[in-house]
Amino acid sequence: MPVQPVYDGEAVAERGEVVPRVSPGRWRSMPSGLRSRDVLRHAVNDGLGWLVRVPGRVLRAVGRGVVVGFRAWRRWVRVRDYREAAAQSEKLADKFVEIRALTLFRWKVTGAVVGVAAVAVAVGHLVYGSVVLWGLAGVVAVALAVAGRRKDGAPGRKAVLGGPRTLTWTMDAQVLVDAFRDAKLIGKDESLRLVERATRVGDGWAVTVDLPATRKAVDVIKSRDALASALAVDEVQLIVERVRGRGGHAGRVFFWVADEDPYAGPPVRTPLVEVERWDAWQAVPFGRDARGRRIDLPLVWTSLLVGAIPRQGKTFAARLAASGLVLDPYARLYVFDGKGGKDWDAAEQLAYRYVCGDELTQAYAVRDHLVELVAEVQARYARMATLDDAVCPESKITPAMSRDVELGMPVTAVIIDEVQVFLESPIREEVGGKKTTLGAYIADLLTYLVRKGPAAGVVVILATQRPDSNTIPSRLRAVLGSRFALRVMDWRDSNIVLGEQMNTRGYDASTLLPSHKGVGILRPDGETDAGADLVAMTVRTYYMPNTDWRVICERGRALREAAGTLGGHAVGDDAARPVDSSAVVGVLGSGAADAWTDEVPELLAAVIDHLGEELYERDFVPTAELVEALEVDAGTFGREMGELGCPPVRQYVPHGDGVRRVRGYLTADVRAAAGLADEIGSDGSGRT
Ligand SMILES: Nc1ncnc2c1ncn2[C@@H]1O[C@H](COP(=O)(O)OP(=O)(O)OP(=O)(O)O)[C@@H](O)[C@H]1O
Repeated sequence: MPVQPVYDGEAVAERGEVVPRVSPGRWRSMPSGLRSRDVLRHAVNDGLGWLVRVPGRVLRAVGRGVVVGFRAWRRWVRVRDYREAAAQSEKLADKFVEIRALTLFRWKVTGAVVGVAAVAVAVGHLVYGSVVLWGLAGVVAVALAVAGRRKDGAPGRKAVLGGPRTLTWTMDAQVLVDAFRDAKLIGKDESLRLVERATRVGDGWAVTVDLPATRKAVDVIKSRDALASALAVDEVQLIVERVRGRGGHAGRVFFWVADEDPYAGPPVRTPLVEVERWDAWQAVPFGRDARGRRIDLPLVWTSLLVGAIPRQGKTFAARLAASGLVLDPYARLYVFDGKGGKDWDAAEQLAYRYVCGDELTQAYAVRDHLVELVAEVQARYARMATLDDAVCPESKITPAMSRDVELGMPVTAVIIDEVQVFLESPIREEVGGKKTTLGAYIADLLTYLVRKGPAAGVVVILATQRPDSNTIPSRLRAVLGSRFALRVMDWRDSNIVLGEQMNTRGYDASTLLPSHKGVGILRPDGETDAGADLVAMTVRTYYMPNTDWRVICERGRALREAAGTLGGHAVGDDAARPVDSSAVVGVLGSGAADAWTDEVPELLAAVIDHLGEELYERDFVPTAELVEALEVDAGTFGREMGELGCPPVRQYVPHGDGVRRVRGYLTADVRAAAGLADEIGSDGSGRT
């Protein structure tokens, strides 16, 4: 049989020379992993995308050229420059005849040029045929396209950004550069350097860029809104992060653009429902970020403040944090619910201390339990000092110590929902011979627990629907480690929850959407892994409705029963432990001395007594009302109030069908004069 010649050889995978669209310098600086097929594929995609877009671009440029040309001709023929110069020197009337003559002349020139051109074209057409027409059309089109081309820095949005921009920028890096310029994040003559080309990550596109020298990644994060606008996506779709650590630097930004609203989908159920037990020392699964990454929240060693306007998922978030502790049989829970609903009643079966309601008796109960716990923290420190180094290497609780029932130092969580109910209580209280209010006393006890408690195994979780500066005193806020702000009313409230000036760093919880229940900005404690890399992040909490919460609490009780750790309220033992209250007052006094009220002047005390709860609810109280209620002389009252630091102000109050302007006092001034207010406005928050 005839056979084909047989060749001897070796297969060699030969790579064609890839000519990248990126410049050689940029190409060399790319990580080697990127100089791969992916890059070639992107380059081909880019090339094809560019080719497809060329005809449209040219047509648009010609269109713009026609407009530009027409406007230039109209300006010329109407002698606009001469006319404007004359108008400016107020000689328009004098020059009127001259301008008219010039206008007429230019019209004539236009007519002559058009006439000559038409004749020339007609003759050319007669002599050489239609090739002249085509040639001329080509030349004119090129001239118009050049005149109408997009120039850098031209005002208005780039036409190329119209339509589905999320995809456009992934194919054409120039669009990205334009977006950065539009958002004023880079200058007109500056450009970006792509560290990694746009790649598909989750349900969106991710890209890492290097900013020009001297431009900072933090500024991009700050101006996330402007960038989102330039890319025509909603802010919630755009995640901007600084690339830190290895491979990162102050000018390297990673950003990710979701295809659609990442929080629009159905909420994800908490994984803790499926878990038999949990270790309180492990971070609790808290939620997911926009990219769907799981965000865990460490609780031991830190504390948590959750703030939001009503119905945004505050209780849900606090319960999520609590559920990790519920499922650890060695953790002890103090649950105080200022709302008094059924949100927390499932926790009653396992709580060591449980208070539910907003009455005065409940506020006293909370106070007493906190005093007991402060004393316990002191006792724990004293005991730790006597322990062997092998058991307690530092003056800090360890996981083994917290699980040693004999030692009696379990991880203890104080969870207070609607904490403002207790913190705002204006009831007068005398502590260690000093006059204060019940609310201020509770704030001091909490401040001590948040500051000194973590090392002794105490975790404080506070939730409030009134995150204003009066509710959570700044001395307490300052020591709360982790913060979670769901939607709030304005940037001031957001800063109160998240920390000073967080809005200027690009984190403002008032911009979250009302429909995004359970979505908030989490600022984890600086000591956590997440905190080291990120200042804050937007998180959607896991969904844990009441039914799941009940299941978790029942499991928590069963675990405690099995471990023999059930105690306190859960077994019907609410008896207060004997406490050395003078020792408690001693430690509080040293920690928050500045917050204590000294003798409140009698006149102010009378005003405060008259106002009661309204001292915090009302902004303004008319002088007439106070004079009548306190039965004092108006003149003397006004003078004394002024001396006490309460100047009278005039405000409009409802009167009959309309309003009337009357003299009176701001309750904020009264509170400040009585030493009841904390440092109002310390974070830029305005007062009434
Ligand atoms: N992660 C979530 N995903 C989806 N929906 C949620 C999520 N968290 C909370 N919600 C919804 O938000 C509603 C309000 O939640 P929650 O009761 O926690 O609000 P709240 O801020 O505590 O309100 P209030 O101030 O009235 O107590 C819940 O009924 C729930 O349906």
